[in-house]
This record gives sequence, C-alpha cells and structure tokens, in this order.
Amino acid sequence: MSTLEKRLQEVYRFFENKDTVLGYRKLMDCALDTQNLEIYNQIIEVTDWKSKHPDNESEFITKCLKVLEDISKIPIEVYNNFKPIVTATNITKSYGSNSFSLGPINLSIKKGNVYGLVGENGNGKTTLLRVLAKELKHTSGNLNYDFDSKVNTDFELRSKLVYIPQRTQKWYGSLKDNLKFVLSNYGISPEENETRVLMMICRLGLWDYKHLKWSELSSGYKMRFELARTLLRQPELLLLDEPLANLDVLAQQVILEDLKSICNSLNHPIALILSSQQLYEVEKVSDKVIYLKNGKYTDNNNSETEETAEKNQLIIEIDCHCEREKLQQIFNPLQLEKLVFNGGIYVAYFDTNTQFYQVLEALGNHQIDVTYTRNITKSTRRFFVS
Ligand SMILES: Nc1ncnc2c1ncn2[C@@H]1O[C@H](COP(=O)(O)OP(=O)(O)OP(=O)(O)O)[C@@H](O)[C@H]1O
Repeated sequence: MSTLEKRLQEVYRFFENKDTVLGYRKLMDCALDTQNLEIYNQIIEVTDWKSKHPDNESEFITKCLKVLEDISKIPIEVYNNFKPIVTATNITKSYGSNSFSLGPINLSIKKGNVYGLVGENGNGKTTLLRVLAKELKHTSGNLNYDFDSKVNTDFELRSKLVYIPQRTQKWYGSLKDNLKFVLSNYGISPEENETRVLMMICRLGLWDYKHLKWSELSSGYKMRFELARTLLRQPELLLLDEPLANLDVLAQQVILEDLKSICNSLNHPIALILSSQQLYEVEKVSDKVIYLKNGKYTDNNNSETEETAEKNQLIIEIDCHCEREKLQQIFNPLQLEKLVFNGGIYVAYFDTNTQFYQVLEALGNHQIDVTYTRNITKSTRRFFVS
C-alpha cells in the first residue's frame, strides 16, 4: 500500500470511529497535498456547512467521506528529495558585548522532520534560530542551505526560509485580507487567491475568525494567523520561536499535532525547528530534540557518547505524599542509586536493570498516594533536573 493510500485509509478510520475533529484536520492535509483548487473548494463548502450545522455529525461525516473519495482519484506528486536542507558544521556565534557564546553546533536538518529546540533560559535557542534564519551572522563555522531551487533574491529567500519570532507584529485590516495580501505578491489570480486563502483558513481552524481584526484575536489565534500567513508562502524551512507561549494545554497539543502533520505533507514537506519550554509536548511530536546546554550541541545520532551510554539508567520523576526516608526504603530493593528532592518533586535514579513497572509495583504495594509520575530516562527533562 502506498503512503498516500495509507493516509487516506487512516482518515477513513478516524471518521469510522467518529474522531471527526481529528479526521477532518487530516482530511484537509490530504486535500492540501492534491494542490487541486476544486478539492479546496469542496473543503471550503464543507467547513462553511459545518459552521452552520455544528450538531449534525452524521451528515458532516458523509460529506467528508465524499471529499475523501474525490481526493483518492487525484494523482499526487510525492516529494522525495530528502537530502539535508541545512547543514551546520561547527557554527559559533558570540555577541562581543557579553560572555555568552553559542556553539560549536553541528546539525543536519531534513524536510518532513520536526526538531524540538530545548534548553534552559539564556542557553541560546533564539540565537540559534536567528542564525539559521540568516537574521544574525554566525561568527565561525559553515552553514550550508540546499533549497529546491536557486534563491536569487531576498524575497525568494524569505519565502523558503521563514522565521516567526516570539513576539509578532501588529497588522491592520481583517485576518482574511491580510492573508490575501500575501498571495497577491506572488501574482496569483484573484479567484485562486481567494480559494487558497480560504483553504488555509479552514486548515488552521480560523473560519469563524476570518473577518476579525488583530486586536480581536487571542494570542493563540494570532499564532495561527502567523502560521497561515507563512504556510501560504510554501516555505521549505520553518523556524518558530516559542510558538506555544500563551497557548492553553489543549491548544498546545492541537497546534503541535497540526504542525507535525503539515510538515509531513507528501507533496510539500517542510523542515520545522521549534523552540519551546514545553518539553514533554515538544518531545512527543519531535523526530529529534536539540538540547542546548551552555550554548552547545552536537548531533550525536551515530556516535556512542557519554549521553547515549547514559540512556539506560532508569530515571523517574514522582510527585507523591510520602516522606523521603520511606520512599528511600521502598526503592532500595530496586537498586536505587540516588533520590533527589527538589522541593516539589522527587527524582529517583535506578540501576540500568531496574524496570519502570517494578517501581510502579513497589509504589502500589506500599499504597503510596502518587499524584504524578513519569519515566524521564529518554527525555531531555533528565538534563534539566540533574
Ligand atoms: N542582541 C544581543 N546582544 C548581546 N547579547 C545577546 C543578544 N541577544 C541575546 N544575547 C545573549 O545571548 C544569550 C542567549 O540568549 P538567547 O535569547 O539566544 O537564549 P534563549 O535560550 O532563547 O533564552 P530564553 O529561553 O530565555 O528565550 C543570553 O545570555 C543573552 O543575554
């Protein structure tokens, strides 16, 4: 079965299981992959219908399945150039005015992948994003870009390589008009402009907000607008600085899933690097996590380093109502190596042979009232708590 057929089948299953909200978002991703304006118009019609009939789920599903069937008849040009779009070799950046220094950093960034950029405050996340975005000149090392076509002007570069900073600028007029303005710079006909913009409005869940002004949108919807504006330009490399700031927990999950799905497009995959303090959420969708410590990072995928060797030690975070001594007693038979209490939660380090389920079993057997626990053995969270 081809990747496309698998995707269509996945969408079909979402509707079959009545996961209609997720199913519809995935259906729209398949629609975007067709690049077909008639399909876009069908999605726009269904979205409009849905906003007028929010409670008629069965008819909504019927309409969606009809679009899905039409999509399945359209040949999709599958993108298959997965060589790195950016390669950074030993890049560094110093500001001169202070002692902070970024790098050396070694990275290889590919389309269709999501890279989570994490690290404590002031460790250089924004600096790295701005260097990759060519907003800041790096001090030393090599930075090579390999876009699909030659970039001749700054305008072309800014279409392919988009950086969205933490604080975005205010705009004037309606959301929809601002999006249409983006495409008008690309010489697209008015009808096609309208269709493409409305399709993007549908995809980013902005249908009910399309006539609103900047001041009328919440921070989350402002971020969605910025994404819509960016995606209309069909970037190859997208750099987002803290896109989750100001979003509630549910909105964070939805936007991350949306971003992952959009970056995984069959027809137009995007390489996405996003910085965030929301470790677990970001790790969940990232193909790779870039952890900056004192401004340094080395892509150690294939090398057996201290970090990879350390992976096997079981590290667990626990929030529970239990005295330290008692917890120590419970964990000692499980080859506890270290128990750290940081005032809020315990972090327990066990021997490599200890399994997470054994820890859960021990806590259960002693009827410990656990509020929260997580195995952080493979999470970059282990660097933050150590
Ligand atoms: N324009 C600048 N001139 C001088 N120093 C700067 C400049 N921008 C950032 N720095 C310094 O570089 C260091 C890294 O900052 P950066 O904003 O890249 O970190 P960050 O990881 O994004 O931090 P945060 O999580 O707080 O956003 C800090 O010490 C900061 O003071």
